[in-house]
Amino acid sequence: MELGWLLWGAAVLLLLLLLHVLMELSPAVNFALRIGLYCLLCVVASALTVPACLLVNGGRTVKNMRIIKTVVKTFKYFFGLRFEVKGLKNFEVEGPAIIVSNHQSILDMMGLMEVLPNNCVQVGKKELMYTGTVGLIIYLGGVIFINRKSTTSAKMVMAEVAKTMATDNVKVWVYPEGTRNCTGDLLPFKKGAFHLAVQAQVPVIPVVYSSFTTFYNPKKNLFTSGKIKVEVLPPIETKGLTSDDVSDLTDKCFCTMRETLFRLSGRPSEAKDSS
Ligand SMILES: CCCCC/C=C\C/C=C\CCCCCCCC(=O)SCCNC(=O)CCNC(=O)[C@H](O)C(C)(C)COP(=O)(O)OP(=O)(O)OC[C@H]1O[C@@H](n2cnc3c(N)ncnc32)[C@H](O)[C@@H]1OP(=O)(O)O
Ligand SMILES: CCCCCCCC/C=C\CCCCCCCC(=O)OC[C@@H](O)COP(=O)(O)O
Repeated sequence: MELGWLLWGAAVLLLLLLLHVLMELSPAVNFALRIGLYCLLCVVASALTVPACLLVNGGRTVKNMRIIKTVVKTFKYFFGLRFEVKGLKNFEVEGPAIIVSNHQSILDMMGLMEVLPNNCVQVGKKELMYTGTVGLIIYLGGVIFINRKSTTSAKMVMAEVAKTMATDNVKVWVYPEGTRNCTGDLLPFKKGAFHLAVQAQVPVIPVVYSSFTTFYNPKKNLFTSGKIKVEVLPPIETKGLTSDDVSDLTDKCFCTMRETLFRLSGRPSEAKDSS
């Protein structure tokens, strides 16, 4: 019996050693294992968090985000990631707001939960609902699902949100690039978040995460430890603005966020390029 345990112990050690050697030798293996670990963590943590959310809050509610946030905030330690956050006070606006941020990777969920204010739901693509336990936890957290393939339906959902934001007193977090983009720059912004802000007459609060490219790049199989700088910028008021002002509001927000992204990522000179 004791010999059996010893053999099991030796086998596990050997496997870990082998994985370590493979990770050192092959960046592709290292990348796949670290991303695999992230997905596994999301799936397992979601499965464990679903019953907690149901027991504490009974069903789909933004209150579950507090539980989800507590769990996801531990993930960074597995990957040696550090967050340096500035400007959290800018979230302290009276009532609802639209929060917009850059979206680089599925790893963004760690950065999101690092700063997420209370009573804040995200807008996400509806396909996320079908990711098993992760989809279930996202649903329970109150995420607003949109169909990106139908502009009409996405606009209808957003218009409904504009109506209920004030009564429910929630903040809404939107990724205005509309998709992940890990190039160290921003994609042109879609206007949905800004229409929403103007329709609800609530401020837009930009949040910028420094570029991941120094420690994370799927094309180069790069995924090491690293530091992410996060800055919550001052709210941009929308009181009195109409749908005619949405383009200007979008541009203003885009320019401010791009400048901040380059500054945080140590590329200040590129902020002047507006290509
Ligand atoms: C415990 C363990 C847990 C483990 C898991 C960890 C954490 C998870 C927990 C919770 C976190 C969940 C986080 C989910 C994140 C999800 C991220 C995403 O899914 S990003 C992708 C989805 N989001 C978006 O797409 C938002 C941005 N997009 C938009 O805003 C778009 O504008 C749009 C509303 C979707 C419509 O897009 P579409 O491409 O169809 O059209 P256009 O943008 O080109 O617009 C066309 C036209 O319409 C005008 N317009 C747009 N919106 C409106 C509106 N609301 N009202 C009126 N008019 C609108 C727009 O201006 C264009 O007209 P014009 O060209 O004349 O200006
Ligand atoms: C029964 C079905 C089982 C499916 C299993 C799927 C397992 C998925 C496991 C882990 C994934 C963790 C994902 C965390 C949530 C990430 C949210 C996110 O970042 O979505 C991307 C979306 O913003 C934009 O998508 P695109 O860049 O347009 O694409």
